Formats: sequence, structure tokens, C-alpha cells
Amino acid sequence: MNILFVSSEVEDLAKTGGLADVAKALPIALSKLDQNVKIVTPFYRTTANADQAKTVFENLEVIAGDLRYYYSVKEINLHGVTVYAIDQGDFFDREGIYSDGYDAYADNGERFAFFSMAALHLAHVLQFKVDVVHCNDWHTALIPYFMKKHWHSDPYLSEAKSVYTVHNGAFQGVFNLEQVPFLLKSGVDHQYVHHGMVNWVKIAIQHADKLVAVSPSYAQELQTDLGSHHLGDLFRQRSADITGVLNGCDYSQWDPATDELLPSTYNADDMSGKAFCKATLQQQSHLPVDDSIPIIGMVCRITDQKGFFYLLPILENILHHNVQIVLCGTGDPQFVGQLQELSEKYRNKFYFLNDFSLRFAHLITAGSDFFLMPSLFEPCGLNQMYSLAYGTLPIVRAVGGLKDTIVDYEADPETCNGFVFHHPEPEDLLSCVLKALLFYYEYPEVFNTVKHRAIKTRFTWDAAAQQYLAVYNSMK
Ligand SMILES: Nc1ncnc2c1ncn2[C@@H]1O[C@H](COP(=O)(O)OP(=O)(O)O[C@H]2O[C@H](CO)[C@@H](O)[C@H](O)[C@H]2O)[C@@H](O)[C@H]1O
Repeated sequence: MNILFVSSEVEDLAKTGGLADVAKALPIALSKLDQNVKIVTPFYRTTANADQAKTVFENLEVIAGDLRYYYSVKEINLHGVTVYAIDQGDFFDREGIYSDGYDAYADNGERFAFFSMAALHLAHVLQFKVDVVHCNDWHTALIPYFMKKHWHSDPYLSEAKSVYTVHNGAFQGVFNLEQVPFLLKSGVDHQYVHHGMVNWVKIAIQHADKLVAVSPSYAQELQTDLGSHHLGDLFRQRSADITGVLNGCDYSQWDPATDELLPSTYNADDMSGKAFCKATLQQQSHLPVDDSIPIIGMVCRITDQKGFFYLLPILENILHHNVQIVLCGTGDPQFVGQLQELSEKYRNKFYFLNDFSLRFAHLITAGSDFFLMPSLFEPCGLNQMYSLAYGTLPIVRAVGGLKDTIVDYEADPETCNGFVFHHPEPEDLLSCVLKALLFYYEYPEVFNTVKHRAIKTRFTWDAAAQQYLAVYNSMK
């Protein structure tokens, strides 16, 4: 099949979160299944590996009404998969990807409406006869609509079907139409405009041939009022076309046996290197180096989604116990401020790195005993899979993909691989963390057995790619 995979971020090139991990690993896994995949993504100022990019087209033009937009295309080889990076300086040659800091760029709608159309235009320019256009999250959510409205008689796109994957349904691309000249001028049917506003994800739900959620539980949750980010009615109307496909874990990047970012590698048969990683983590976090103290690690965007509003009220309570916490993340300035205050107050117990650091993320994953993900919602979650692979036991809320991947000790001692709580409330979270700590101190042998079980768990991208292929084939 000829697959055009369109994503606003791709790991190794540009990344702010889990979408990037998927946009690299899934196309590579699909190409290993002999599919012809081409990735399209923006060429940002911060795009890494830019030195390897070669310009393959210049001065291409897309038109929206009387507006003309010009762009070039750079080609990059990503482990055998061709990436076409849309180079449009006004839109993408900036400090950040979506924002300069915390505030989103005011013209994000315009930037990604253009990008979505340019991705389709590029398929035409390449004379790539597309079977499936696979779009991801709000940035590319207009694509299924553009395909029907503007490309229905194009020789390369007229027979193409569209798949829309929901990685995070909370971000819906809601814009005032007046502030998106590209969309305004290219024409949008009036039923999608409410009080001057357009919700791109709503349009994708109505126009994509198939919808995929990044875990089976999230596919269910999207069809409930509570878990659908207010889109439940629309998702329910498409229930026959929604599939849940659990993301995989990219073990070429996340395997403690081969991880070049770690001070010491280790594997299930010899986990001594993990203790060295723990000591290094304690050292780099300016915490007492002591193997007997359990470390709870966290790596994430610091947002409501990740549960900070009910973690913060009990963080001090956790810190009163014999434990260390290491957190690496960026996000909401208010949460960040509170976390910084706490880390100063508990210098010997809590280290907070307010940064985006791949190296430190790997060190936390390897050096911690527990990995905390108290998410309010979690479409799939990747870090719990990474931490399992490193023998680091996840403490998670039973939601979305966390529910599909982590089994609590009390639910099933034979298959358990972590600790699970249910209600997004401080008390529930606290008692789960304390239970995990008790387990660490009181039952070291069982803890060890579960660690060994965790490190052997596998969630492969091959399995996920096979399921996506089944979705693509179902549209033929
Ligand atoms: N400060 C930091 N330093 C270094 N690395 C950092 C970091 N903060 C985050 N990361 C990395 O970014 C990625 C985050 O992935 P997640 O899947 O956990 O969350 P995200 O909410 O972004 O993704 C959304 O899309 C993905 C993909 O489908 C879903 O799994 C998820 O549930 C959904 O919310 C991980 O690779 C993590 O290590």
C-alpha cells in the first residue's frame, strides 16, 4: 500500500511529546511489513538532522482563494523511510514548534491548515498514488475534509482513504475562522462554523474513513460523556468505524541492554547495572546516594492531564516518608512554580529538572524503582511501557492505555507489573503510592520477581503496525 503519513512532529526531527514517538516508530514498522510509507512533517528551525536534509522541490505553490502560499520540500532519510519536510519559513522558521514558551502561536491554525493542504499537494507533485492518508491529532485533522472537498478528482488522491488517529482528544484545534485565512479563503462549509469558530477534530471525526484511538480503552472512553473531551455524541455516531490500537514501545531506543544514554547497561539476567544507574541518578539529582531508599521517577509534560492538580496536594505527604522523587518536565507555569518551591524545601528528597532532556529521561527511567503516572486521562501513555522495559514499576491510574498495560498486584499477583489506583483524587493516589512503598520495604523478594517480569514485557510496534494494516485493508 502507498501510505502518506502526516504528522506535526516526528522523533529524531522535532518532538514535544508522544505523537513524535509514534510518528517515527509506526511508519518504520509499516515499512518493515513491506508497505510504501512516506512521512510528511514541517521543517522547523529546530528540526534536528537538518544537515542531512536535501532540497527536492522549491517554489511549490498552494492556493486558497486569492491567497498564494509558497514552500520548498526537504527530503530526509529516517531509518529507511523517506520524510518530506515542508519548508515554509514564515510558518516554521521559529524558535518553537507550537509556542515560544507557554503561549501558543496566534497563527497556529493558519500554519497547520496550510501544512495539511501542502501535504496533499505534495502527494500530487510526487505523483504518489495514495491508498491511505494517515493523519494524526488536531494539526492534521482538516486533511480528511480537504481530501473530499479539494482533491476528489485528483489522479493521485481521488481513491485515497483517510485514517485519523486520536493521540490526545483534548486538543481539538478550535479557531476563530477569521484568524485562519487559509481556511476562510479555501472555503469551509457553514455547518462546521459555530459562532465564527471551527473545531477541526469535529470535522475529522465526521470525514475520516476510519478513526483510531491509541488504546482499546481510550477507544471506549471516547464514546462516553466522561472520557470524550465533550465529543461523545460525534464519536458514538462513528462507533462502527473506531478501533483501538495500542501503541508499541520502540525497543531500539528504549532497551536497557543497549541504551547508549545510560551510564551502565543491564538486562533481565543481570540487573546490577540498574543499581549503578540509580546511584548516578541520585548523584546528578544532588540527592543522597543510597541504594536502600526507593526512588519514584516522573517524566512528562506538566499539565492537568498528567494529574498534577491532585498530585501536588499530597506531594509533601509522600515526601515525609523515606523516599526520593525525581521529576523532569516542562509545562504549566503555576504547577512549575509550586514544584520548584517544594524541591527547594525538600532538597534532600525531591529533585525537579524543569527541562526537556532525553538523556535525563532515560536516566530517570533506568535509575528509579517506581515510575509515577497519575494521569487524569491517558490515551495510551508510552512512559509506562518504557519503565517496564527498564524494570521500573509503574504506579498509574486505571485510565486509557494505562489500564490496558498495567496490572495491579492485588488484581492479580501472578501477572501484576505495577500499582494501580482508580479515582483521580489525592487520597486514592496517596494510598496507592504508600502501598507501593510498603511493598518495596516489606516484600523485597516479591518486588524483585515483579521487576523481572516487568523487564521482559513486550509491546511491539510490529503488532501495532499489523493492526493498522488491518484498519487500512478494511477500507478497500
Ligand atoms: N521533559 C521531558 N524530557 C524528555 N522527554 C520527555 C519530557 N516530557 C515528555 N517527554 C517524552 O515525551 C513522550 C511523552 O509521551 P506520552 O505518550 O506519555 O505523552 P503525550 O501526552 O505527550 O502523548 C499523547 O500521545 C501519545 C502517543 O499516542 C499517547 O501515548 C499519550 O497518551 C497522549 O497523551 C515520551 O517519550 C516522554 O519520555
